[in-house]
Amino acid sequence: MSAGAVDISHIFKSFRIKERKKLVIRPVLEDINLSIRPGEKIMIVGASGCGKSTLLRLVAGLEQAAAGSISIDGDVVNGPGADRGVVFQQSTLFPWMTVWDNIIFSRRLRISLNSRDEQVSRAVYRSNALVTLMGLERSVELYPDQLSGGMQQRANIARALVSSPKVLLMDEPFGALDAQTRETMHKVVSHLFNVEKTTVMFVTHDVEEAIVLGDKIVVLSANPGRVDSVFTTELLKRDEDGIVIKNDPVFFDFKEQILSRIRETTTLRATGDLLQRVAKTLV
Ligand SMILES: Nc1ncnc2c1ncn2[C@@H]1O[C@H](COP(=O)(O)OP(=O)(O)OP(=O)(O)O)[C@@H](O)[C@H]1O
Repeated sequence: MSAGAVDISHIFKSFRIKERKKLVIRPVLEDINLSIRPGEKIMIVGASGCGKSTLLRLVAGLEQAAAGSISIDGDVVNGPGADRGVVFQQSTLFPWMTVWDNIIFSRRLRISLNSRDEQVSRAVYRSNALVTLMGLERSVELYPDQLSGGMQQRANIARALVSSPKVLLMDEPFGALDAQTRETMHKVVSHLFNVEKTTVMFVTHDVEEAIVLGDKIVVLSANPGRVDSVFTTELLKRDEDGIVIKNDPVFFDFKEQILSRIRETTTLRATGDLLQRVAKTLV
């Protein structure tokens, strides 16, 4: 598969929840519009609870929108599909399978009904390439519980990419890792992104991570989530491997601009909530 243009058009999403014993509808996303070019790496940041994961789950086809549409290369998303690979914060590797079997599993599943030698050898070739890219050569015979958190996530990424999806969706994939492992993962994944031309949508709380890995950073405001602002990383200084140089005044300034948007959208929400509550107690 190639291409991977994602078109998110006028998406609204709400959840039905219980509040003071009554069912109420809580709007979570409101009129989200994003156009993502093939191969673009889009990072979604914003206050906790603003709807980042919900947006990703809508693109994954794991949630249904109340209104609006999402399409990949013109095909409307109606549910999960092989054109999208997903990596979550928690590993989803099968514990009873080795790293190798986990990686090749979904690809083998799709060719098992019609397994010509050529297809099998292509699947093995692709799996081997991803094992090398993710630095897992010495771990293929291990089981998930024998891996560190970072290795597990590398195996999850390899598994998500083995069928060459058009779009890779990543929801806080390094959120549970320590700072040092995260840093290593950023290098591994930057290299991967340079080699694989997959379109990426990546949710994170970590603004530095967003800047290092993304072409664009989308800040969602909260309550309900809307696109507040979009930043592009193209003018930042990079080293010879194309990795953003963090120790640079332009980087600090850029990071501060994004943080200030997040702070402002969070403060607006907190202030709005507080004023509403005060108003209610006064009447
Ligand atoms: N299945 C659900 N049922 C009811 N409410 C939900 C459901 N899933 C999410 N929500 C609510 O939708 C809002 C957005 O949740 P979501 O997980 O998308 O936010 P987020 O920005 O990813 O949060 P965080 O940064 O804390 O992970 C939250 O208020 C959450 O409680």
